[in-house]
Amino acid sequence: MISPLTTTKPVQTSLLSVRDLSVEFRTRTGIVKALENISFHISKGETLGIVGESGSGKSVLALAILGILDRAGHITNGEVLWSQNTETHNLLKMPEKKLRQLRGKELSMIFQNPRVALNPIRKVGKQLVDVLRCHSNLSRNQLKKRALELLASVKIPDPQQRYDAYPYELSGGLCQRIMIALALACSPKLLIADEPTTGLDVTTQATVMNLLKDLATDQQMATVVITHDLALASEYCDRIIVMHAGHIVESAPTHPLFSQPRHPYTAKLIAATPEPHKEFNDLIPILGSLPDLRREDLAPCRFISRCDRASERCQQEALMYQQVDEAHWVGCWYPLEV
Ligand SMILES: Nc1ncnc2c1ncn2[C@@H]1O[C@H](COP(=O)(O)OP(=O)(O)OP(=O)(O)O)[C@@H](O)[C@H]1O
Repeated sequence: MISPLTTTKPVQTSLLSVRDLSVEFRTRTGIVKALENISFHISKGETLGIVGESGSGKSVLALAILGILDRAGHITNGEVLWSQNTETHNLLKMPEKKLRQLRGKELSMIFQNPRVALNPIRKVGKQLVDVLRCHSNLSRNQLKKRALELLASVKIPDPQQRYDAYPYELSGGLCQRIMIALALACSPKLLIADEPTTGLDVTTQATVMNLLKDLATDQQMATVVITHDLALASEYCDRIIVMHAGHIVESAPTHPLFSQPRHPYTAKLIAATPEPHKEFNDLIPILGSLPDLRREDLAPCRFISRCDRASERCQQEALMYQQVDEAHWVGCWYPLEV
């Protein structure tokens, strides 16, 4: 795939630049080509949404960036450039020890399932103190004070009492907030939030997302929000990347992406998304399913079998990104007209 998204922004002005990243999983039933030539960047203070249906590669992308793919996963191509002050490092080439220091302090992640991500046999307050101790020189008293402040900052009621709770004693929503407090403990420069509000009620969802947005503004924290909730992405993100079957198919600032989607898949995703003014019958399901990523004969465009605009060219020629407007790119030979 030819991807000019790699050159949309100079590395120096981005905090993170992912370039032509490809990931495969070697499994007993074949090689899963989970990501192919993924390129994007994110700047300080920016909130970037990554959307796409289940299996499109959103979580694998986050794990690959942080260097925590599981053993079956292999990065077969690309670089992940991290720029701080005037220095740029490829995280994929960074020694594990240095990368571990960076994770948690500068780069942080909120995982999809907080109950799995938290240590079930350690009190949540202690888990916060552990993270703070790793990355700061605070005294014992200061560590506890900071942990309590963090619990309060994510709106945990009665932080003093919750400090001594084990994860199983807390609701899913509270565990999610503990995860967020852990991820934010060291004021990271980049937060990757994978489905940060899954399982939360609507009010708590808004609290969590507003909190993340405030931190992005106040501390210039860059945030990648991974979600299949388009409504949430449209409300909180500055820019959106749409993924389908391991490819980026469209990338644009939020407003143009939703008002003038140019990739047929983006348009279908939007048409399938519930909105307050839409009746249930107005929603149009996306027909077909993601292709089997183990197939050796995957077409250059992985949306081809679900697309009503596809032609021979989509089957034969390498997928080309087209710039359809400023900062608006689409990976399609036949983008939708405006
Ligand atoms: N450990 C693994 N072994 C084999 N294939 C894997 C592994 N992890 C992920 N994959 C494959 O990689 C592809 C992308 O998966 P990923 O979990 O990133 O999707 P996702 O968009 O995050 O989905 P969801 O929204 O459901 O979390 C899928 O085809 C998945 O089956």
